[in-house]
Amino acid sequence: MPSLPLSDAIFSESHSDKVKENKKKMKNQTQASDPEGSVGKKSKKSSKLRSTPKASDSEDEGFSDKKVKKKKKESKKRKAFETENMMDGDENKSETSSELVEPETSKPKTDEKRKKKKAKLEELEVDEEEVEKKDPNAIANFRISETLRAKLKEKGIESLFPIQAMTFDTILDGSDLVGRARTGQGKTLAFVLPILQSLTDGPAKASRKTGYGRAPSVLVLLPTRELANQVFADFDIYGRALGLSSCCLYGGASYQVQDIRLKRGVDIVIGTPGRIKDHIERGNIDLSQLRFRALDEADEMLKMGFVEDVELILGKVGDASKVQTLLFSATLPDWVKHIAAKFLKPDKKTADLVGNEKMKASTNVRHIVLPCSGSARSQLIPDIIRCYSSGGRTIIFTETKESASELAGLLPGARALHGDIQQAQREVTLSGFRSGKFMTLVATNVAARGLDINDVQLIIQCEPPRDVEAYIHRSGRTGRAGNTGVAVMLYDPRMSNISKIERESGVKFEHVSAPQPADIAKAVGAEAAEMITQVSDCVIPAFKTAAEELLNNSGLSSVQLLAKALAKTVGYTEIKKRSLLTSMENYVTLLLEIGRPIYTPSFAYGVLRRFLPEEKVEAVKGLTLTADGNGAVFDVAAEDLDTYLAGQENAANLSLEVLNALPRLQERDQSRGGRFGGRGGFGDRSGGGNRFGGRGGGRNGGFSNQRNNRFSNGGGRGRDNKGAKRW
Ligand SMILES: Nc1ncnc2c1ncn2[C@@H]1O[C@H](COP(=O)(O)OP(=O)(O)OP(=O)(O)O)[C@@H](O)[C@H]1O
Repeated sequence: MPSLPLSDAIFSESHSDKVKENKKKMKNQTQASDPEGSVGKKSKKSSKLRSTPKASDSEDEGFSDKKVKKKKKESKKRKAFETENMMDGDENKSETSSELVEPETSKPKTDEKRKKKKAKLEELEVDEEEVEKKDPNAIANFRISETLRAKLKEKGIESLFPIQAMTFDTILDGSDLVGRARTGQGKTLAFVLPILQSLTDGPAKASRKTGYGRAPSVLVLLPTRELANQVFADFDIYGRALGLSSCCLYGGASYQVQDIRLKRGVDIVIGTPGRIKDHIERGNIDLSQLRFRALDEADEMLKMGFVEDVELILGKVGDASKVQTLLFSATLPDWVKHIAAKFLKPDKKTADLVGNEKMKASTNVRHIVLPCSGSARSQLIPDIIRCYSSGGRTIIFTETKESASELAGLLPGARALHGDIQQAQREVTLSGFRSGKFMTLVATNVAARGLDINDVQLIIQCEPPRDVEAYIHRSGRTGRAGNTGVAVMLYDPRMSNISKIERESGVKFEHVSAPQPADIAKAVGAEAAEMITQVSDCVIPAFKTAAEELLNNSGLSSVQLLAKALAKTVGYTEIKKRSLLTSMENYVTLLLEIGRPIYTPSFAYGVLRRFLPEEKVEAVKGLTLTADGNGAVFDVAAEDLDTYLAGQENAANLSLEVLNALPRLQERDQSRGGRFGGRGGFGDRSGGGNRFGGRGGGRNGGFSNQRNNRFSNGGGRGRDNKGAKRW
């Protein structure tokens, strides 16, 4: 076993198990939905494939029930992955872009290629030929050496995912390539495999340098340290099998070890731009012999503030015409394609499995939005986890490092991951999360991109992110490689830009309210029942007498007693009601109507003042107008409800009603001067004359107050426009 750092060793193990599971799903899916192998054919053909119903379509009803079944059985076995999900779009088929020539498996072959392939196929076992016939994406159908094939098989990979199948031959045959596929669809191996094949048994073999002190043949740039480590693990596993060495260079780690590694010579260098640039400037890396350069999460790499580093690094290659450049991401805004044109050859190919199709985010994810004030978040999140995580891992995204740390401190068993945490600790945290030592990770955008962690069932975004790309990548940490998942985004109904994200990502959000006592009881009751049935029968004799005494003396039925025991088992001795609007505990949501339109919140406050004392008007939370303009909704403390309802009797022509479901609310345009144009925060705005979340930091000591130090410097690499590191 290679002497990997701890976290890498864990990557290798979990990777193997996970891939075995994924492989089965992909195989089913390929056979079920793509029997004729259209996946690998020209985009014209592939774009005909229609998007199938999303995970949410089949799980809308009784999600909590399903969750329980899932937990029992499905944690290891989820729905078959449907290829069409990746290439949906009858209506948009003409827009799905692919300049890419079809893969070798499906295009007419030249005689020479046929011969070559035949020779390779003869080496295969009979059953592999069978697989190959049935599955056009079977590894055996590609020019993958036996050693690499064996290693892939060992890791459970026998068939390529569509983006891999689509790009393999093109990369191996020497083209520059821009690749886009939705999150979790295997873009990493899409560049790892052809690069390794080319270096060891393909066109780049002849010019590859060998021996002590050799200059690298491959440079892979990634936006975060964690992601660099993850991609390094793939190169290390498969490259090592082929006799290629890789090293990973990122900030926060010792220069010394990296210097020695580079001095000895290495075939593949993977890293983050900052540290790679440092090594170049120190004269440690010679890029003159480079054959491949790959930019994973290309749009993030080319963001403001990074493009200079990337340009500097890429400019250090010897003869650019001899270097193949590959660029991958799930999101490739037009401006990236523009910049990318600088680095790629004019005859570059494009493999875009998203194209102009409406849905840009993962189709395997149930996308949910839930209204919640900043001050209610820390109370609400544990219940969201109970109701939606299916007992799997949860990643919670916050906008700032401070709020990540603070929230992690408030949630039992959660740990934080962000740029202010020392690199060594970041690695320990991530490996602990991967290995299941703890199940909830609270992270900034440092974990938004590329991270591939087994059994992440739930993503919670504490507030809508600044841009649609962040939404796509964050929600894409679940629902990977054919698995399903849930992404819940909390939002302040008054301040959110949900419509903007919905419009730009193509996601049709499912609107839900905070889990109510019945939902929670349903979710945790089954969990508790499961726990109780797992207790050994040997405890019965010891506790029997106490149980009988309880039954005889409590005045409760056995079912009532058992219900209490179940609640206690999972730590619920009291279930509080939550408001629909701000999700605050022990608050209720009211609708005010006056028989004519209410145009502004201040007008609504004026109406309230007509029949309520000032302190009751001031105590109203989150007042927001309804989308139809005919009402205003707001939260009041449950204990004061009677006062509010009684007050309306003093005023004519108005009604105040307790809501059971939230109507559509007006959204404030965020594009002008709001949070998305500047730095305003979400959460506690009480100081700014806004009543939403007016209780300040919430019951747990100010988690929602994020305005201070929002952009403090640290070890992360996210920057705002002024260059300060945000995450
Ligand atoms: N051919 C395959 N067969 C089975 N599993 C695979 C295959 N290719 C990739 N996987 C698995 O699929 C998962 C997702 O792959 P990967 O991380 O490369 O996705 P991605 O498209 O880069 O996602 P993101 O956009 O979020 O970075 C990984 O666990 C990987 O091991």
